[in-house]
Amino acid sequence: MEKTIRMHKPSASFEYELFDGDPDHLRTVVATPTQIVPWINPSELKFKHRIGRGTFGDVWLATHHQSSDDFDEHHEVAVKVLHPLKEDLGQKFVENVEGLFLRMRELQGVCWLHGISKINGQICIAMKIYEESIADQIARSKGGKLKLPDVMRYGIDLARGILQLHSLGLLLLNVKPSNCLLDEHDHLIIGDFGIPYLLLGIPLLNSDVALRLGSPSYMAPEQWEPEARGPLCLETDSWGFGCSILEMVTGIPPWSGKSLQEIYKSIVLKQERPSIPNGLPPAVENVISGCFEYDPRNRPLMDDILAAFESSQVSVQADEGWISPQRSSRSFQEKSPVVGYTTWYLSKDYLQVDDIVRSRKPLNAQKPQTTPLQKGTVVGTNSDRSGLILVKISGVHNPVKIQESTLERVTYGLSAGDWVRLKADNKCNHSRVGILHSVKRNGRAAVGFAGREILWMGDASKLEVAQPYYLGQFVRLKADVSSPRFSWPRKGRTGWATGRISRVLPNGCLMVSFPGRFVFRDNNSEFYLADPEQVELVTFGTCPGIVEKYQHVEDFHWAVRPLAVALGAFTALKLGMSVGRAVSCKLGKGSKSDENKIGGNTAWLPQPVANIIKEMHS
Ligand SMILES: Nc1ncnc2c1ncn2[C@@H]1O[C@H](COP(=O)(O)OP(=O)(O)OP(=O)(O)O)[C@@H](O)[C@H]1O
Repeated sequence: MEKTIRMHKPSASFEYELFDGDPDHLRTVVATPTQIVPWINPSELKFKHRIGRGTFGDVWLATHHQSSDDFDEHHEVAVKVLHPLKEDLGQKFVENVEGLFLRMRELQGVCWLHGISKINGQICIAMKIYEESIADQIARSKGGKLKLPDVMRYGIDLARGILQLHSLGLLLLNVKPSNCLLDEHDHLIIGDFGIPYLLLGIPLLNSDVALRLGSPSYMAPEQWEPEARGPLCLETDSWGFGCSILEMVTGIPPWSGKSLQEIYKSIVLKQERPSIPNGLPPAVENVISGCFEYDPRNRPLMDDILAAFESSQVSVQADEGWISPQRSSRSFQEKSPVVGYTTWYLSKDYLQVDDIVRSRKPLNAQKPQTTPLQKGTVVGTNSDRSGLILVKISGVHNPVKIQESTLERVTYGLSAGDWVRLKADNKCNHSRVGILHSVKRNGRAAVGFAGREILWMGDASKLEVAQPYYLGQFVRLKADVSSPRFSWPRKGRTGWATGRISRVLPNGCLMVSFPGRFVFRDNNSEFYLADPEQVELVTFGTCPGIVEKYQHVEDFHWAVRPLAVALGAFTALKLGMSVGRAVSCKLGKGSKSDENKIGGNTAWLPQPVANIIKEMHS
């Protein structure tokens, strides 16, 4: 490999390097300018042969030839030739890379970038060439897997490299062993700099869209359809990290032997996770397990991952594997005190004195677990590490001690997890209703919106609180929606069918099932997706008449209608009378909240129908 001595020449517009390296590759070695402009003249690149074929293009071995009156030099480089992009959009990609070029070169853990060029209309990215990748090392290792001390070392390098890319505002979105290159000191260097991220919004010509945002075996659920299931965020790379470590430890890529469709079904529809082998240090096992949480907010950040690997590294003895269970830290496996949140989620924000707080609601569920605190002010933080903080509540003389994780910070009236709506009426091609992912104390907010691949970032003053949606609620498309963002079944010829919310995705997109209908979809999924801006709640309270209320009962289970028919005219008559009585009674004395409860009181229904509804609730 090349040895490099750099000589700086202050007055020149570039630096000089002296190369003392492989004579086959560096035939004329004198002094070479370290290219400080990213653009490489196409005539300077001479292609030799293809090294590999990737999702976004092919990688070629090439020489980069530079000469002037003062120097003449050849470098061996790896050139990634991207699949063709639309002309104007390709230019956007080039400009993005050019803008980041010098900062990318400062990243120790990321492949050294020689420059960028365009040959026959295809973008060519010239990088330093490395001997081999982790994938190559796995392929030739004994037993097809790496030793645990090596996995720990590479894991630390990989986490550091990803953190460096994140610090430039880039997501890698393609963490996998073949993108983990090894330098001459056996350090892991990331062989990509977020190409999928820089390609976001740029359609590849003649390319399989399903493969656009990564490599299937290593892709997080939100990477498959980021506009529907996004947003792509820092924790998306945690999933790919977890997959890469599993492959290093077992020698087998996650979902091995499965087709593209089967992987999609496992990860996205069935919400399955890759299985984690035994023998990892507990803190590492714990953090890797967290990497496979379906909701990216529940996954660890790269800092958490790095900390777990660094703290466990010393206790992994060469060749022996994990040896010191006493040193393990299982603290993050403790159950979170609020339903739906992992401790990784809760550890992303810390309360400070003077923060306004309120009780944290369970994630995507309606019922608070305890009597909620509406508003308090933090007056003392968790200094004794008990997890308790002191909160001043108006009307209560002394501050009270409360478990920190059961509280959420309220900034400009908003808390992470709130449903929000964009106030401005400007046209945007994503939903205007979404879920707040974070709000900083300075008002900077991050929101996931359906129809948007990445987080929306902006000032909290542009947002207002929106109506929330919860699991179990019934919704249908608003009558005035003529072109739904996602396909939706109809009921009869004119109206939209009503379905039940089975899952709320991190961008506010609703996954809806139709228990009242037999619905078969092309992709075998029983779920439809809905843009929260395009739906309305359906409750007994919002159904205007008895017929509509009965129709809503049909939404609960497909058997309701045949049962009702089977019960015949007598039942229908009884049902009509009972509904009249029950409804008038309900409207007369029932509270609004009761009315809005799904199912409400089922006593007025014929017994078989009531049983079905009760079963649905249990
Ligand atoms: N700078 C480099 N030096 C040496 N080998 C490289 C370099 N960059 C990539 N490679 C190798 O070239 C092959 C193809 O790489 P490429 O990154 O295009 O494919 P991939 O990793 O399979 O897919 P993707 O396009 O999704 O990244 C891989 O085996 C990779 O290890």
